[in-house]
Amino acid sequence: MEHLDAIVIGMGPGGETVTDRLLAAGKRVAVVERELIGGECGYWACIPTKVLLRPPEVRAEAVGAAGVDAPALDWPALRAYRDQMIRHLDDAKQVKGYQERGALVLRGEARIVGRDPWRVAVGDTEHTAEHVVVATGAGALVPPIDGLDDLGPDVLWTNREATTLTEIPESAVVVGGSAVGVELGQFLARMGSRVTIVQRGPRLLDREDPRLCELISDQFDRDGITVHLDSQVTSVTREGEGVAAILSGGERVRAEVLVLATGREPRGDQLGLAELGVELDGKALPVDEHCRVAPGLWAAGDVTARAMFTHVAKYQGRVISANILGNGRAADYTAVPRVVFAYPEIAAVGLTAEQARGQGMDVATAETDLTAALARPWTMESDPVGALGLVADREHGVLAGAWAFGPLASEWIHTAALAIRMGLPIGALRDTVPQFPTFNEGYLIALEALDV
Ligand SMILES: Cc1cc2nc3c(=O)[nH]c(=O)nc-3n(C[C@H](O)[C@H](O)[C@H](O)COP(=O)(O)OP(=O)(O)OC[C@H]3O[C@@H](n4cnc5c(N)ncnc54)[C@H](O)[C@@H]3O)c2cc1C
Ligand SMILES: NC(=O)c1ccc[n+]([C@@H]2O[C@H](COP(=O)([O-])OP(=O)(O)OC[C@H]3O[C@@H](n4cnc5c(N)ncnc54)[C@H](O)[C@@H]3O)[C@@H](O)[C@H]2O)c1
Repeated sequence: MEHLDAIVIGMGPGGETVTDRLLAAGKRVAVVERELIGGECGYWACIPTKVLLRPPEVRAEAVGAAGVDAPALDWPALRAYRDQMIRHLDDAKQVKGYQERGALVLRGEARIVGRDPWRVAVGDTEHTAEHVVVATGAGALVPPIDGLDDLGPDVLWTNREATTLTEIPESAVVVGGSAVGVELGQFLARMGSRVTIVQRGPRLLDREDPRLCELISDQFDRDGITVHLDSQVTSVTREGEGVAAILSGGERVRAEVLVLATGREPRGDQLGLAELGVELDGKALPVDEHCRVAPGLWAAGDVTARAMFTHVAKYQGRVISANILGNGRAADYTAVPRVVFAYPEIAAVGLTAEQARGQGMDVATAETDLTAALARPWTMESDPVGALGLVADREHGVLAGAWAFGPLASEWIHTAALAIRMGLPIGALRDTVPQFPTFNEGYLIALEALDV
């Protein structure tokens, strides 16, 4: 048994960020990982999905640009690059890297078995530490659907099977129509699958501004994707090489695979913390503004259920390491970007108009059709789409939220993120000079249209 400065449990983006910073500050750190260093993000989530979505995006851009023939999609080449980018599900290099930097790397499932000081068990070994950081992420949420347990992983996919797929299925039913469902559904459709999305709520991307849902729904019509709204899969049965799904409206859909994109379940309940008197929020670990769960116990990333994004996990990791190193820091989530890497990209930050009104804000909104207002969409494509929406706080004369739909929206949403985070006055924003011709020019038009 060793007494360490810190033990980090779970080595996805949250855990890696804390570890990197504590090691750089000369701390003695143990890391525990039960699967692969890099976490869900590196092997089965962000990285493979963005790699897989890129060739269909390039193809769509080429089809849209005048004077280019549509390039062919080469699935075996894409699959090989995906495998390279997910390190062939091998983290030997990462393990060696952490060991060389002085970390004690423990393989296996961690449990927290004591407090004062915090004690962590992995297999037969136990170590104590001043600080324990929980960054164990979240797993795919499996909804209660009759017959699901009888399907095997050949026809029942979560993000894991979907991101490591070896052949493009002829058809797919995607259950859930938020980020995972939209990204995977569009990828499969653009690679040639016949895709049906079944979404429980009345809209795709149901946490975002309703306009974004309309815009992506129009795009999905053009992509030939069938969307069932206000619908659920009630039962499934294996049928030949595929699966037959019965929907709540009575429809029957047959497909080669059923893809679950119904949300994520934090893994805060899997460590034994409740037995030590730590209060959980369902399966999530509730954290204060410093990302602290209890004295000497910290949590970062999906396990906290605070905006499940890699950039949030990394941010919380930066906040925790600063606090452990004595540089008190609080987290602020007001301007966290939310991007769905569909084609075109869908981005949002801050509050939706409905959320702002719900907070009692005196709200002004503006929407700009970027294809009517700007040159940039037309220099990129001959039949472009693009829109930008702003939500403003009239009383304080600042932006409270923004949404964007168009090529590279993941990049230009950061203009709004910065303005919201810093509370930049709308008057000052109207006096900025965006480069011509860019999507950023859209902000000037939308800002001028705001009744503020
Ligand atoms: C399909 C998909 C696409 C996504 N795309 C994006 C994207 O483009 N951008 C974005 O920002 N976010 C994206 N996300 C979300 C992103 O993957 C997560 O927010 C991110 O991985 C969270 O990081 P984390 O460090 O909290 O946990 P994880 O990445 O889940 O890592 C947690 C680690 O903890 C380990 N672990 C768990 N329990 C234990 C235990 N008891 N002992 C030891 N180790 C343990 C796990 O094995 C895992 O390696 C996507 C998610 C999905 C499902
Ligand atoms: N680009 C990105 O940053 C990115 C990409 C993918 C995922 N993520 C993150 O990963 C997390 C998980 O994403 P997600 O899309 O799986 O989950 P989610 O919780 O964001 O959305 C799940 C969707 O499925 C629907 N749903 C739930 N149960 C259903 C059922 N039984 N039948 C039909 N529909 C059902 C819900 O109405 C909801 O719209 C999110 O926090 C997301 O932000 C981020």
